[in-house]
Amino acid sequence: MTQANLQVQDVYTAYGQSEALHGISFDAMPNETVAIMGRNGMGKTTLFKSLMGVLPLKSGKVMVAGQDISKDESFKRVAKGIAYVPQGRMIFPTLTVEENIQTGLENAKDKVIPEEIYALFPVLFDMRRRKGGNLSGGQQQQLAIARALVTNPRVLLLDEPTEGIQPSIIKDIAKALNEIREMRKLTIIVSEQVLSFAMDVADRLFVIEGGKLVHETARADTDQAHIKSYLSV
Ligand SMILES: Nc1ncnc2c1ncn2[C@@H]1O[C@H](COP(=O)(O)OP(=O)(O)OP(=O)(O)O)[C@@H](O)[C@H]1O
Repeated sequence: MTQANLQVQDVYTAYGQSEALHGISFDAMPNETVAIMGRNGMGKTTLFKSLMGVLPLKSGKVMVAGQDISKDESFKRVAKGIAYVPQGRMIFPTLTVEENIQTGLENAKDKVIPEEIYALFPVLFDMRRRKGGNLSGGQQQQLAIARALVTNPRVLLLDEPTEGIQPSIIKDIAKALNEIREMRKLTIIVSEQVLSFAMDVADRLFVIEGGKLVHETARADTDQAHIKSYLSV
């Protein structure tokens, strides 16, 4: 049996006395995309920060390719194969596109950007000498994905990648994610509020509510109206 790329086991996370995640568990396989759907404040960002070590776990375990990373600092987790595209993209506005991507190559022997990255995102090649801050929202999202990908992750986390991005570009991002997953047999975990995007990329969809996973469905069996009922306020 193929080993899961990501195993999340009974994860609890708290902000001081206030517990935000109440026992999250799931596995994800190589070449699988999982979408975590949920309204604002339901715990998506907290979950990703917990997986990356930006927030400490109160209890539980996170494993990447069978290796426990729960106690590692963020940079060590990256070295062990997990990468993160944060909400709001967080690119460096005053660095060029090329320099932004190179920040993901910090630990690499040379700083040469693999051709594959520009093949996936041709617009980044055209814009490689421009400052990150001068790119559109969609281009910045592609840049943030490129920066994460050069660390050669097994598991790629994307926190609300469609936020503030126009529909035509959302389609491009979905296409790129599907290509990357297939090419590298990646595990992609994406948090989303846009159901059509999740249906374009995800093999399985989860719903998070109040810091717990409350629903799971395979794409083919998805009752879209049911998922939408969780997403509407
Ligand atoms: N720094 C913080 N201190 C205290 N509580 C926080 C902090 N950040 C988030 N929370 C709480 O944790 C819960 C989950 O928030 P989280 O940001 O993970 O939600 P989310 O689903 O990612 O929503 P959004 O899409 O708005 O980011 C919320 O109740 C929120 O108020």
